This record gives sequence, structure tokens and C-alpha cells, in this order.
Amino acid sequence: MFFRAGRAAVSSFLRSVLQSPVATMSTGTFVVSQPLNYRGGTRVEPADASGTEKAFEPATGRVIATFTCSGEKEVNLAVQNAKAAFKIWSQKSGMERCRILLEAARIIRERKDEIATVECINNGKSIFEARLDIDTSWQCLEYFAGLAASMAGEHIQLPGGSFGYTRREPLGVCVGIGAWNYPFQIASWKSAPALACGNAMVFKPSPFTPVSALLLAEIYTEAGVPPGLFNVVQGGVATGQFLCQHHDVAKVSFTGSVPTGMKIMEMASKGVKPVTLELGGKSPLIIFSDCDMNNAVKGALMANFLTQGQVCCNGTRVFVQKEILDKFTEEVVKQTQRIKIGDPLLEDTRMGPLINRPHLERVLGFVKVAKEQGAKVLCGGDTYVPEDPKLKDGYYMRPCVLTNCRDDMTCVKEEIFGPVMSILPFDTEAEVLERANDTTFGLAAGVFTRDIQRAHRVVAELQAGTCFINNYNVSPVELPFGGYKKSGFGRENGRVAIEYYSQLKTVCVEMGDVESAF
Ligand SMILES: NC(=O)c1ccc[n+]([C@@H]2O[C@H](COP(=O)([O-])OP(=O)(O)OC[C@H]3O[C@@H](n4cnc5c(N)ncnc54)[C@H](O)[C@@H]3O)[C@@H](O)[C@H]2O)c1
Repeated sequence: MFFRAGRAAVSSFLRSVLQSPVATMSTGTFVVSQPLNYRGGTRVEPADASGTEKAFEPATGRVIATFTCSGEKEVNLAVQNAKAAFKIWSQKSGMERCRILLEAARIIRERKDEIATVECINNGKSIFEARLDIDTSWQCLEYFAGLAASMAGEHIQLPGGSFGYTRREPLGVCVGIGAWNYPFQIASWKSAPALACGNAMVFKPSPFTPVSALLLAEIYTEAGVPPGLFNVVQGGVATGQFLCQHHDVAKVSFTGSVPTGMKIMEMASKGVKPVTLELGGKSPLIIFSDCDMNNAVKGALMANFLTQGQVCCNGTRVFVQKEILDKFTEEVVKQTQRIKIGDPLLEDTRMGPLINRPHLERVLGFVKVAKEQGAKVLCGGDTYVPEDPKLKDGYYMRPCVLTNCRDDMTCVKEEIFGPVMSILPFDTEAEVLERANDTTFGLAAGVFTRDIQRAHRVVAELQAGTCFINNYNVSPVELPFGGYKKSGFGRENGRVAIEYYSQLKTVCVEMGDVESAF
């Protein structure tokens, strides 16, 4: 969703994190000098280690932080802190929780520019987009703050004046494990419903983007949550495993790739812990010949090039009805070539660098294989070196449009997670539906048409958890988000998310005498 990016007053908030104030922050200057773990309401160095990691500034290739990955002991300390805070937090009324979450949302809104700056530096997405991510983060807190007070059970009348009722109760200590493409937003989308329901959380960001979750932790503390309610542990695979296997953890909410999601589910099954899995995708975007061409072209760019194409729900298989194939393709290429690539902190940049060198190589590798398999590169698909010398070691590539694609090509079947759009011609509605659904993923799908009956008929047939009609990649927090098939299960956002962070207790009340069978 596009929101106007407001100019928040720059406070001294981040001066504890950064060596220079955010107001003067420019690419190539950011360094993290403080601990990146958060436990018991404060930053801490981890109590033990399972290796170290480096975080980069993708725009320049510079290391911005070297940090210790949390070992089993630190993970346990974080979980124990969360457990203690849970006892206090879960006893509060929904209204009390609501007030604190609203205050946290207010602080995020006020400090949007600062948080967006950190996100932009550590992730590489443009500052324009980073601000939108922060908007969907505070909106998520506001939304679940509103629901906190209205969570309730049912009263059920039984024979003889007896009755039953249900209570919606929190689960306990929830674990959140995040991907690197939306670091602050993922931490917010997981913690907001978890905390609204009365849970505590231990969150592990991706080791590529460790910084911004700390800001969220500090904001929750400033807003008034009990110390230990929201903790951050840093690390990769080993730290994630300690979290998933911990016997005091009640639930794991994971955002990441399908292979990791399968491992998370396996670990959680050993403790019979519920999981929410937000996994990858290879989503179809169907453009019918009766569409509004202008909107369809804009939709295709939105579906492919936000955050350098590193978006789980991207509509990377763009099916175009043959009658408009040439015109649509020509316009898409024209607009893709106009995308301003460069320093993500500059206001007019719309595409920054990819997350790191290996990922850039991987995405370029997909383009190479696509060419070998017969696809034609209409634009981009190669590295880009910005003029500014400080950006020469950044991980930039030109957004790519591929044509001559077939359904059996690697670029059409696998999640590339980069700025690569594949255009696929089609003739009929029945044909395109069959081809669109011929995938093991099912995260999202989109359709552009002016025919309202067709739009609803088509989305009803699409095997995807989130469908867009005449738009793509908008994410209002009021709407549930999540996948079908191997793209995962459980939902984030929307009222239904409450069900994934709470459990139902049934209470049966006898008003007469016990009628015993014995
Ligand atoms: N559906 C969604 O909402 C959504 C959103 C964003 C990204 N994604 C998906 O995420 C993927 C990209 O993110 P990524 O590269 O960070 O994914 P990833 O699966 O490599 O890592 C995700 C997280 O899991 C941790 N992890 C890795 N192995 C683990 C293990 N064995 N046990 C516990 N934790 C482990 C990582 O450290 C990281 O924090 C893409 O497939 C993308 O589609 C999905």
C-alpha cells in the first residue's frame, strides 16, 4: 500500500545505536557499536556464543556490524525472561494491553524516518519503500491494539440451568524467526498479534539484517511493556534451532524459505508446538486483454520490482493474453528501464542493491540459465555499477524482463527472489488457470481484467492464499496474509491472526447435582 511518507521529527533516539545522528546519515557512514541482543528490557552481550556473523551495508559492501550469535545458554535466558514477563502481561486486561501497544505504534510513527533509515542501510531497499514498511508496522500494532480489548469467548446455555463458556487465552512464550527482506515489518507483524493476545516473544532476525528489531524492542520498552516481554536473540541456523527446540516455547512463527520451514515444522512437531509458516512463492499474475493497460503495467512492476524483487508474494510469472502481448511487453520494458537504481538513501531512488554478493550471483545465475534455456532478455539482468564511487562494491543489478518463456523453464518454476519478471503468453481463461495453478507454491496471485464476473471466477479458482484483483502487492493490515500449498499455513494480519496466537479453553459449569454412572 502506498502511504505518503511524512517527515517525522528526528530525535536522539538512534544515537545510542549509531555513531552519527540519523539527521546527517548518508550511505557509507553507519556503524553499529552497541550489543544487538535484547533481554529483560535492555541491550546485552549474549551469555554464550555459537559463532559470529557480519552484517553488511548492501549499498557499499561495507561491514556495519560484527556480532556474536546466541548459544543455548543465551537462548534459554531470553526464554526465561519472556516467561517471567508473560506472567505479568497475561494478567492484564485487553484494554491495558491495548493502551501500551497504541503507545508503541505512536512512537514508531513519530520515529518513522529514523527506523526507515536503518532499514534502508541494512537491507538496501530504497528509503521510499522503507518508509512504507514502517507504516505497515505501526498500523499493524494499532490494528491489534484495537482487537486486544475485544477478544472474548462464548457463553453456551446447557440443560437444567447449567452452562458452559469459552475463554480465549494466550499461548505463552512465542518464538518469531524472520527473513531479511522486511526485517522491521516482519518483527512487527509477528509481535503485534502475539502481544495483543497476552503472549511474550523471543524474536530472531535474519543474521543479514540484525539491526532494526532492536529498535522495536526499545520502543516496546519505552511504551511500557514489562521487561522481558519482547527479546531479541541474534544468530543463524544454530540459534534458530535452540529456539525451536526449547521446551518452554509454546509456538513458533516463521517467515523464510520452504526448506527451512520444513525443518522448523519438524522440530516443532517434537514438542507438539503449533507453527505459523510464511514461506516462499512463485506467484502468477494474469493480464487479460480487456484490462486497463496502464494499471496492468503498473501492477506488473509492483508485482516484480519492490525491494529489488526480493518479495515472497511477487507475481513473477506474468501471463499475458496474446492479443495484447506486444503492447503490454513494450510498455513494461519501457517503464522497467526507467526505474532509478542507486543509493537507496536518496529520495528519488526506486531500486537499491540486492541483499548480498552471493544472492546477487544467484539471481544473475538464474538469468544465465534462462538464456541457455531459450528465454530472451528484453532488458536488464546484468550487474549495475552506480557512478558514485562509494557505491562501486554494492550489489546492484538492472531489473530484468524475460520473454520467450515456457512453463518448464527454471526461471518460471523456481523462486528467484530478485528483480526478474518472466512474461508468458496465453490464449484462454481455462488454459491460463491450469498453468497458473501448476506449481507447488500458493502464496499469492493476481488478475487484471475489466470483466467483474471473470475477475471473481478466476480468483475463486486460483490456488493461492492471497489474491489481488486489478492491483498487486498492496498489504493492508486489516486483511489476512498467508499461503496455500508449500507456501505455508497460518495467517498474519486480519482478525483471524488472533486464532494463531491464542488457544480456546472450554469451561463446563454444573448447576445441579452430579448424575454419576457409578
Ligand atoms: N510468506 C511470507 O510472508 C514471506 C515473507 C518474507 C520472505 N519469505 C521467504 O523467505 C525466503 C527468503 O528469506 P531467507 O533467505 O531469510 O530464508 P531462510 O529460510 O534462509 O531463513 C529465514 C530465517 O530462518 C533462520 N533459519 C535458517 N535455518 C534455520 C533452522 N534450521 N532452524 C531455525 N531457523 C533457521 C534464518 O537464520 C533466518 O532468520 C524466501 O523464500 C521468501 O519467499 C516469505
